[in-house]
Amino acid sequence: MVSNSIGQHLEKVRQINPLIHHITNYVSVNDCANIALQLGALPVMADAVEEVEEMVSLAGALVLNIGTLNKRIVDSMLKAAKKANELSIPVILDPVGCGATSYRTQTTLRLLEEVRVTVLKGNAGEIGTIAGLEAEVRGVESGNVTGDLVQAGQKLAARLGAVVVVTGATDLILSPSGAATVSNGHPFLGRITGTGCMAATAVAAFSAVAEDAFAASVSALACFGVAAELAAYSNPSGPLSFKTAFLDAIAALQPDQVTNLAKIAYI
Ligand SMILES: Nc1ncnc2c1ncn2[C@@H]1O[C@H](COP(=O)(O)OP(=O)(O)O)[C@@H](O)[C@H]1O
Ligand SMILES: Cc1ncsc1CCOP(=O)(O)O
Ligand SMILES: [Mg+2]
Repeated sequence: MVSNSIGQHLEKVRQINPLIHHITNYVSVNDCANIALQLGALPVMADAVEEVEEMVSLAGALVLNIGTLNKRIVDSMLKAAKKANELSIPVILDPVGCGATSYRTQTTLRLLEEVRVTVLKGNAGEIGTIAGLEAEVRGVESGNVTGDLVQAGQKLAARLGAVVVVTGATDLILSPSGAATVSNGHPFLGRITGTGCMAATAVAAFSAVAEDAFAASVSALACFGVAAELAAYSNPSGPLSFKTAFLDAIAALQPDQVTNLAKIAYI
């Protein structure tokens, strides 16, 4: 994939305006809706079991985010995702806090067992847990991970038939047939809540329009990281002003900026 296609993916999101159905947590829900809109996608948050099948049928991608889990939401996730699978609509799973409690770990494993996930995106602790490494997760925060995350993540990707994304200062995008890193971004992203969730929304928006989920994930994370760098140039006074500048930078992001500033390596 050439970095040129990142700009093309961004343009496609803005032309097509894909609807992104979210079943997500109540912490970052508004930020996810806003990043979808600033990218050019249309967000909808809908978790009632009575309507998820109908809603997902209208969508370009489905985000499942387990950040504030309960039984009712798990039932809705399973129903929505099975419908998405039937209709070949990409499913993006963000296993927030997986590894912190057994309920989160078991629910993640159940979703991965019963549903075909297109992209599994989490931080190092969450993905390390799923991949069977010794991994620390405190609440929703990643801690130490022992072992080779690239190798374990790629094995996991092969087993699931999915793209596995591990976020951090350098993002890893792993698939059975290839792997890439994206090293754009800014440390402020690690200091505000919800940026991982927003990254999942971005991956979903790009997955709805791109030819394959690997390319979509690389493009989404490059746009995300480049926008963060542009936001930081405006010299925000702290992490929360940065968040506003970041969402503005996403809205103003030009395809050629991403093409020129993306730091992608194929490994
Ligand atoms: N120190 C950092 N430098 C640059 N980008 C970062 C840094 N920390 C996190 N990010 C970016 O912030 C987003 C969220 O990643 P992360 O903090 O790992 O997720 P989570 O919030 O789920 O723990 C990703 O796009 C990632 O690239
Ligand atoms: C703090 C918190 N608690 C439950 S969900 C959530 C937000 C997590 O967001 P992110 O994974 O993007 O940091
Ligand atoms: Mg997260």
